[in-house]
Amino acid sequence: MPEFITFCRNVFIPVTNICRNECGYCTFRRSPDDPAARLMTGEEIVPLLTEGKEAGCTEALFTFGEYAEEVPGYKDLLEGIGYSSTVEYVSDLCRIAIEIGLLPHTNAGLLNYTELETLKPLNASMGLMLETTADLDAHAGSPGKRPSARLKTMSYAGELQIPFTTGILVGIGETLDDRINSLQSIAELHEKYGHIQEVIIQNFMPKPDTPMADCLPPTDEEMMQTVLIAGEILPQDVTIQVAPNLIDPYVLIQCGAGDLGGISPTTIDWINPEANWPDLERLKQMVRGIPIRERLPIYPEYIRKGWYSEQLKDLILSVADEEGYRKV
Ligand SMILES: O=c1nc2n(C[C@H](O)[C@H](O)[C@H](O)CO)c3cc(O)ccc3cc-2c(=O)[nH]1
Ligand SMILES: C[C@H]1O[C@@H](n2cnc3c(N)ncnc32)[C@H](O)[C@@H]1O
Ligand code: MET
Ligand code: SF4
Repeated sequence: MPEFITFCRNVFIPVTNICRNECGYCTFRRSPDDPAARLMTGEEIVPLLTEGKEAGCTEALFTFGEYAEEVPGYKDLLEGIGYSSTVEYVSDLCRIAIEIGLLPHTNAGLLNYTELETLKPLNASMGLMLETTADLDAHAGSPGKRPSARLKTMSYAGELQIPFTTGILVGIGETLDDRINSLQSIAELHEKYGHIQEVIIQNFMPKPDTPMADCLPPTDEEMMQTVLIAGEILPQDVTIQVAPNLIDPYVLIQCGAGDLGGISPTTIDWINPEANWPDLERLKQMVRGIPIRERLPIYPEYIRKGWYSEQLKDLILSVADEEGYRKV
């Protein structure tokens, strides 16, 4: 059993659900002709950030469909709010979040070296799920889920020394060997660059009205096995994260998971909107007495290594305690 388990209090901002990919499991994405397709404006986002700050959050999680610029109609939406590129817009959102007192974590799908370089000084950490190194039907409509492309973005992030979150999605048609191979690829990247702070072992949740609606989610046994294998393959300094709104975390903690991810007191999980976050009381019950510690979106080790910019320094040092966790 770990000495304690961590989580990060966050505000989830689904900046745009317009996406060039069509993953078979996803309900976050909306097609451009769907009335629910949207790009959030600054006027909508600022009150959410402020409310989250007041509720004690430390992280602003900005999530996007991938390369929405390739989708007809998106550029007009962007120009309508005064921007010519998504990265330029996210940069401004990050600046606003920092001003309000939240540390940005951007997960925008694939990004190239220059885009990551632009976002690095404005983000405490960034993220991209590898999902899997297998070539699967679930990703047949998603050029952005080519494993080589995902690994490339992750290695650029390594070159740039960006504290990074990645992970695998379990149960989307991959085999046990594929899971092992995916975890080995992540381990290799970390051995080369030292930038992977955490790896999410995310269980696929079937969603109605998606091509994979009738596919079975992974069993608890498969999830336990995957977490155990992750613990063997990943270097010791990489934390394993599981999502307590998607699966009972207790047995997975016994198998080596050490983090419960972002949990929001004020916003829903826009990727799994049917799955409510447990509040702190419920979380305590779920982990049956294991002490819970709040972390920032940048892990203590990366604060110690100084992997943050001048823009983020004061904020990080004001919310972190001497050990690098959330000051209580
Ligand atoms: O609420 C969620 N947060 C998700 N997060 C956020 C995450 O829980 C925290 O923001 C990180 O642990 C950083 O503190 C992700 C972050 C990534 O970089 C990549 C994938 C995810 C996936 C989810 C998710 O499905 N739901
Ligand atoms: C942000 C991350 O959310 C995950 N994601 C997307 N759709 C689902 C789903 N149905 N179930 C579980 N996780 C999902 C993917 O791994 C993506 O990269
Ligand atoms: N669209 C991005 C990806 O799949 C971000 C998370 S999913 C909403 O990588
Ligand atoms: S999971 Fe991400 S990349 Fe795939 S369709 Fe959904 S929003 Fe797009």
